Amino acid sequence: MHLISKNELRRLQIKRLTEFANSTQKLSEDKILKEKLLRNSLLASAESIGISVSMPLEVSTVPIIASLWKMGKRVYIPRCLPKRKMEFTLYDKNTILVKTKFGVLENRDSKAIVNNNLDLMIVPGLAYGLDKNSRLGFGGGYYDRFLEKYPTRTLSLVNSVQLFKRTSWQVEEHDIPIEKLILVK
Ligand SMILES: Nc1nc2c(c(=O)[nH]1)N(C=O)[C@@H](CNc1ccc(C(=O)N[C@@H](CCC(=O)O)C(=O)O)cc1)CN2
Ligand SMILES: Nc1ncnc2c1ncn2[C@@H]1O[C@H](COP(=O)(O)OP(=O)(O)OP(=O)(O)O)[C@@H](O)[C@H]1O
Repeated sequence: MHLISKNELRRLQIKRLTEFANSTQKLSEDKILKEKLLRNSLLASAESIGISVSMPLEVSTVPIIASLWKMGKRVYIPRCLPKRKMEFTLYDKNTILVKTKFGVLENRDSKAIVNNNLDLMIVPGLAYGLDKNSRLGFGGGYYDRFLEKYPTRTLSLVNSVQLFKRTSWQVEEHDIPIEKLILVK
């Protein structure tokens, strides 16, 4: 089977997802994915949850975070550290977010509460393969490095543009499969 390079697929997916970002279909899929997540048993049993603050081309997590707060969950968001490391900081109603040059919102406060031992991690990505629960990210390797050090339950929200029946890219040794993919279906 012909495998596409990760970088080639990243470029393609960023283009497809950027176009999809301006569609009403995305709004409807974001809503379905949120509702399915909120009914998921992995979420029900988690008190502390790691989740990224979405960029426009990603599944929208802003309304999800608002729901998690209402459910009384503790929400932690990633921030990038040197050497492609990342850590998770408490995100509550008083947290001030700052946009990084990569374009994501982070809590840069040195007094932020850090917790890397989370009950559940909701992992962002550009593409997911249903055959292996594989994931292609933006290419920083942040999540694979993090999850190697702090293994936990993992879940990803997968819209119709991110979904691949077969993993048509080269999976590497360090790529960690996602435990549960939530699909629009
Ligand atoms: N919403 C969201 N937040 C997230 C992620 C994500 O996928 N989505 N991440 C998932 O991993 C982490 C950030 N991922 C990154 C992935 C790549 C590069 C990167 O390529 N940086 C370039 C410079 C970019 C620039 O200057 O514009 C570099 O370091 O060379 C940066 C961050 C943490 N936060
Ligand atoms: N656990 C790890 N230890 C050391 N290097 C790693 C690890 N995971 C990934 N890398 C390196 O990081 C780079 C990017 O990895 P990869 O292409 O898997 O990123 P990604 O999963 O798409 O991105 P992200 O996890 O940030 O969303 C590669 O050079 C890879 O070798």
